[in-house]
Amino acid sequence: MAGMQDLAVKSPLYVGLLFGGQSGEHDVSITSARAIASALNQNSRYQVQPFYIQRDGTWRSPDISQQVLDSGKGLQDSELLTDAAFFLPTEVQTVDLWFPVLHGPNGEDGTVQGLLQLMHKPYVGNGVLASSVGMDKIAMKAIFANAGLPQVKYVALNRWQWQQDEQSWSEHIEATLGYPCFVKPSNLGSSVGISKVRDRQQLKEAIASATSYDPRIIIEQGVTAREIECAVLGNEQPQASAIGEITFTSDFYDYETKYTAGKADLIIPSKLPDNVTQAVQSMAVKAFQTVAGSGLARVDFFYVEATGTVLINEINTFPGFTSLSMYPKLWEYSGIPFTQLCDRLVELALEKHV
Ligand SMILES: Nc1ncnc2c1ncn2[C@@H]1O[C@H](COP(=O)(O)OP(=O)(O)OP(=O)(O)O)[C@@H](O)[C@H]1O
Ligand SMILES: C[C@@H](N)C(=O)O
Ligand SMILES: [Mg+2]
Ligand SMILES: [Mg+2]
Repeated sequence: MAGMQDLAVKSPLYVGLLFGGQSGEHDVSITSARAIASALNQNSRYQVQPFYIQRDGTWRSPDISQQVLDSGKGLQDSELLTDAAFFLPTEVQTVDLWFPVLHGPNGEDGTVQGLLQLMHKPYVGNGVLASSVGMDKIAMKAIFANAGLPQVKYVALNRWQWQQDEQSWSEHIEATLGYPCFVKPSNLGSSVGISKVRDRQQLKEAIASATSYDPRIIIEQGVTAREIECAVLGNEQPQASAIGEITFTSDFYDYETKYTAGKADLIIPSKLPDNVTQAVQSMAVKAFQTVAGSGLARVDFFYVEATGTVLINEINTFPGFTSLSMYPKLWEYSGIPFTQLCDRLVELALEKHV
């Protein structure tokens, strides 16, 4: 096995690109991975070995995975491997460094990071702790509160608690948060399973929807605010990018608005007072360090213009890399084009692993 010093100069460097995965963000991962594969392929030192993870968790070999990357779509039912036994394709042995391009549970939440850690190979991005804490909104909010990061009011509960006493929980949510409020699965992203609710009936429907994705859910007070995002890059000395604002005409920044061209405008840099920009950047770095981040993250905020308040919404430990995504656009504006960004993430993975 090559040592880490060797990997810094090894050519070709076999980069295992992991994508797809067992979450509601499977399709987003395919789109992110296509963009990253195409950037990595521009560097002659890298030999990209794609591994597509089916929705049931089965890993596919590089030849089939390349077909998924080329088509941009998951496999047809007839092409799926349906053997329930977990196995890794033999080509895994040749990988020098992993690039997990996975969003959501069973990919961005520390599970895959734990597997890669046990393989003793460097991997891009966040480790087990940052990934798991960043993915679970209930754990994330507790740790942010402990760090003094301001957030919206929220109520956390699980499916069993809700089923025991829907009436009392509904009254508690209404008294504590009021309407509108947002109901979210604790572990997910891309707005999958999130609803904005305005009355008791919608609350019940929204909780039924969110608990179908995750038994842990969170209900947040709805704020009227501008939506601001900041990218973070680095290991022990993380840097914040310029900040971006998202505007849209839909009710909130839902899945369709995120991934349909023309439905949202990304304003980079956002036009905010300097003190607000600086507050967002320093909170983004603080959030990253609070979860023990490494490599990258995108931190999402609400700016409540009426009161001049900045609230942290969440951290995403593997943010979207699609052509519509904020993370690569923020770095592009901040002086790091997409291909260099991918190189930098590889360097950071090697640096962390030494
Ligand atoms: N408390 C809130 N008040 C107002 N709007 C909210 C609130 N929570 C969420 N939203 C709306 O829902 C969107 C998605 O929320 P959030 O970022 O928490 O979800 P997510 O699934 O983790 O998304 P992603 O990972 O893709 O950024 C926000 O960008 C915003 O438009
Ligand atoms: C991929 C999606 N969860 C994002 O944060 O961009
Ligand atoms: Mg998120
Ligand atoms: Mg978000």
